[in-house]
Amino acid sequence: MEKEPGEHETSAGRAGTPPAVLIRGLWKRYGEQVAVAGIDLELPAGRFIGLVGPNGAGKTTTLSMVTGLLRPDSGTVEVGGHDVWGDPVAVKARIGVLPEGLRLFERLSGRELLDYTGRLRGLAADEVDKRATQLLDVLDLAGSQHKLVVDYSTGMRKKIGLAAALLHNPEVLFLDEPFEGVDPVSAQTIRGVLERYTRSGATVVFSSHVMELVESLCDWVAVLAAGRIRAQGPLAEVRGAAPSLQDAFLELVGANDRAAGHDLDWLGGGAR
Ligand SMILES: Nc1ncnc2c1ncn2[C@@H]1O[C@H](COP(=O)(O)OP(=O)(O)OP(=O)(O)O)[C@@H](O)[C@H]1O
Repeated sequence: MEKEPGEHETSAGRAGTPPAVLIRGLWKRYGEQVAVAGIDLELPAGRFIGLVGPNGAGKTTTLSMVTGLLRPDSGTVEVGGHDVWGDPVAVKARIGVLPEGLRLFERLSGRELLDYTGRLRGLAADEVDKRATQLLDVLDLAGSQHKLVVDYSTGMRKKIGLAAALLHNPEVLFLDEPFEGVDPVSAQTIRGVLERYTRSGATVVFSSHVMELVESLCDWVAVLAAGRIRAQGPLAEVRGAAPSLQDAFLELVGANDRAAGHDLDWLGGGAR
């Protein structure tokens, strides 16, 4: 499903289409630790966007600031032209979020959770009912819809979280490691839902360190390392001449030497 950029397209997106997300000069420190060091990003609308980076690169911190869950030290974020901190209600109406370490209302059933989320989003009861039934069905949760969320498996929690994030049909969906703990069958289902969603013009932004997944799903990527953007643009542009995104990524984050494991000469080889 890779979409190559058309001839009237810039690296930021289709000419004339405002970006889905515009980030300028974003910084976040935790005490001495700089987590995000002045990020500028322009995420095009209607794309499947991967935010990739090694452990501790600042992906979760960035997504938390972009979705209004964490206040930046400085910088601005706009979603669909609305400032995340200046106009939070407008932004939150337009986005869906599946955060890392998702907290859910454990004592509700899956169906009740969707009913509650839909009403919070201001949808009419019959519309919530219709959409919840369809989402539960597509995500293969219909048989577990009356089970309490506390009794859901990791993958089922991801799927009900995704259903809750999609219920109000947001313009932009932010997903932090959406495939972690999800079995291959469920992953395929989630992919199908997300591909259909982006085909309708909506934008998906997801973080991951699984390069094969990003390469097969995304048509646009941003590479983050040590709190800075190392590359951003259409997948083919970021991959460049490298044989795979994995190779380009290792080159960009300077991890090739560490990957060789030179310092572990005691490991293996018999001597204990
Ligand atoms: N609440 C916090 N307090 C202190 N330091 C933090 C906090 N949250 C994140 N950090 C630090 O900020 C940096 C970026 O962390 P972040 O969780 O954003 O990275 P990440 O790219 O999402 O990593 P991973 O892929 O391992 O989840 C790391 O050095 C981390 O230790």
